[in-house]
Amino acid sequence: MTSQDTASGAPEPFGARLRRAMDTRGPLCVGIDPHASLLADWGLNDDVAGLARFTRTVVEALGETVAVFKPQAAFFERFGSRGLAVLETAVVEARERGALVLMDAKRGDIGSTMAAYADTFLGKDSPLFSDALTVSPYLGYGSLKPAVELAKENGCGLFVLALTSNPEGQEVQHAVRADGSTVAATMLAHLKAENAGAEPLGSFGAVVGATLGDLSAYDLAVNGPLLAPGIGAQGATPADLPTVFGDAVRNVVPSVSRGVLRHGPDAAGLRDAAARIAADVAAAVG
Ligand SMILES: O=C(O)c1cc(=O)[nH]c(=O)n1[C@@H]1O[C@H](COP(=O)(O)O)[C@@H](O)[C@H]1O
Repeated sequence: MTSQDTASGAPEPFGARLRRAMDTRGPLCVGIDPHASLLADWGLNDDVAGLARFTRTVVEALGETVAVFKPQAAFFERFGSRGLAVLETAVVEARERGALVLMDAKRGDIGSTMAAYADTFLGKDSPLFSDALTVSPYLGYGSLKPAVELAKENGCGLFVLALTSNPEGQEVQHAVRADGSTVAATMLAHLKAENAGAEPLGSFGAVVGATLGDLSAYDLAVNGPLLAPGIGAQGATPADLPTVFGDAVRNVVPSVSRGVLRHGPDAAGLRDAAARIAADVAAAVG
């Protein structure tokens, strides 16, 4: 029996594992985004060795304290198969340190292809097996079904793009459907249905940018986690969270990448930055 299995043999759902991690470690998610410019700032080459050094430093510095790591797959994929090997190692080592791994790969495709993406990131025997995956529902929420099913089977979660932190997202997400609801509200409604009855927290989360201001027009009570990127480099602060999320703030997983990573390569610098942001989140969220 692995630490992820319940007494019945069924894997413990991601939502329950995430809630526990948030309660014990605090809700902060640190993104692992090895931008070329960050590698240069850290005195590393923009090559596979630099990527590996950067990633290992972050995982070793924060793996015992943050609830969630969110490696951004793009920064590993740009180095091809050797970059993916670095990502595979990072996933295993982060999980060994007790952090949950949310793979930020933003996959989305027709259902039959989505099944292969799900196998890649949520398949028990995959070298990239992660606790959760970001997915795009813009081929229709139903196209995500294979990923939803595999996530349930393996105790994993999904984070569905609903209201993204970038201003360009509005032309799609704020579009009004024939029934009068916005596209984003429709995605949130799907998630609410998916998580109905789950305790203490559903496994199917929404991505909702911390940059977006008052979102009281949206029903964010989806009984699932709300990943909130945009803090730090994109201008949002922890103090914005109550305004953006209202009563749903308890389920928010604030996510910061460059705002922490720019304090490396010194491990103490990374730890201090993450601790400062975590304290600001705790003060804001209460
Ligand atoms: O899914 C995401 O994580 C995501 C969604 C979104 O709406 N906005 C957004 O910035 N992200 C990701 O969050 C990270 C933000 O990085 P920083 O701006 O450096 O904190 C990047 O990896 C983005 O790809």
